[in-house]
Amino acid sequence: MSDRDAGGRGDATGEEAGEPAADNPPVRRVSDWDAERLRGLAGEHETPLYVQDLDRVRENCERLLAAFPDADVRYAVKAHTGRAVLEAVRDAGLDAECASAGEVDRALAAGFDGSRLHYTAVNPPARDLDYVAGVAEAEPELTVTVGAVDALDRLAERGYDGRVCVRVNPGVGAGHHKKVTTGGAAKFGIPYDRAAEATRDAAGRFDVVGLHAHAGSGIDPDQLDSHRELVARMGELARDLSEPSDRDGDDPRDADPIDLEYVDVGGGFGVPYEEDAPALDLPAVAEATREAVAPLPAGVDLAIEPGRYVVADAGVLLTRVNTVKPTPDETVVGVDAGMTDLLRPAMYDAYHPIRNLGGASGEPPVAEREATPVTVAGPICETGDTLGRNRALADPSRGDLLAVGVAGAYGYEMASQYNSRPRPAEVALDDGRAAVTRRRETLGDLTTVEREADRDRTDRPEGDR
Ligand SMILES: Cc1ncc(COP(=O)(O)O)c(C=O)c1O
Ligand SMILES: N[C@@H](CCCC[NH3+])C(=O)O
Repeated sequence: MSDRDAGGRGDATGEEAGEPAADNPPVRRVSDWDAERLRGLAGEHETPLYVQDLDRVRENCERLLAAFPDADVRYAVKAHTGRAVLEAVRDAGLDAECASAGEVDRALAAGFDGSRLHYTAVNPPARDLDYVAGVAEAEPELTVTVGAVDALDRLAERGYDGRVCVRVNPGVGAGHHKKVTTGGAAKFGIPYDRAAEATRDAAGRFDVVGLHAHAGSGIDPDQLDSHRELVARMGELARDLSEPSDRDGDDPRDADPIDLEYVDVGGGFGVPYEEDAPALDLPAVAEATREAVAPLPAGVDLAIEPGRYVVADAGVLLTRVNTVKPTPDETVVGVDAGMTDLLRPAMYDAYHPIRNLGGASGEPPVAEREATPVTVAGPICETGDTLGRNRALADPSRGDLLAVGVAGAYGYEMASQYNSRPRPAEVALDDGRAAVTRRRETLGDLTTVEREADRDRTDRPEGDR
């Protein structure tokens, strides 16, 4: 559905499909960031501080569009919902895939119109369905992706009879951790062997425009077989549905082929977190995807919905060393960012590269320091609150600035206020210029909703409290 030219992508990237320009490398490492610049930003805005480079976001969009020139590319908004990022992605010509009413709301505010909005409803709360059904009245081109018959019924109850995409559980999954492997997880999608029937049923009530499946998040090069298998299954299902059904029954609709617009094979394209890990060969993945899905019925497009790939290596988290504690087992480097700022290491044992940018007063430049194995730990009262273990960092000292790399996806998004810690600030770089895109939360922000509730409570007569 994207109108990429209208979206601002302009003419093509000037490259052959699948061949990134030399100045658009497939990965940006934490060592590639300008240390001086990052030290300056941390000095000005304090830490913890996320820095998100919009130019890099644009490059990642371009690389995806070049590798998949014939596909609809939808950005999975959940990876980074910041307004500036959404606007950059919109201008690059991608659609928006949204996981909640809140994400739809953000995408609308960032200028995505209904034709570029895809709401993926997973056990959707009533409030979300009410909201989206309301949006669809004004934006009938919006598509709702649904992975359960109950959700279809609940949409119909709200008078929704618009565009629907059926989410299928392909029975095959992939991802960097079992907690993010969605294909095969019963929670997601209609089981593959029931999907054709459910789709034909849905076509009697809605405008069924697509099929959808998503293997999981963080698919790395050695999981491509699972990706291929998922894609092949989806191609097969699309071919099946484009044929008239041979179901028994009197309902004449049974005989109709389903007029699909697209097969969405999800996102999940991994990025390398370790400094020396290879980047995904995106053109090769695109080629394998096209081959596995083929032949798609005439008029049916391929769609993908990457999140991490768009934003991950465009972001770093800056944090300041406040403690250096040698112990008999290890040296602990205490910093002011923790699992409330970047949850991934605590939640998935995820690896993020960490670089010492130096800056401690009276200490030599980091290039002159010896590498020391340390554990980097945050301020949260949880043993799991570490950003990295056994990391060889240029001998850290109190006052040094650390850059935690590849933090642009699922970083700020998963931040919390646990331990009553205000969420960090974020600065975006746009054509080299820096601007605050999320202000640092204050202690006052921590109690806003509580104070409002308190006012209500104390306004009530004593007997009602
Ligand atoms: C339905 C759906 N689409 C797209 C994505 C984006 O995944 P990723 O950020 O790994 O590309 C996700 C997250 O796993 C998802 O659940
Ligand atoms: N939050 C996960 C990705 C999950 C994507 C949503 N299905 C991560 O940080 O890796």
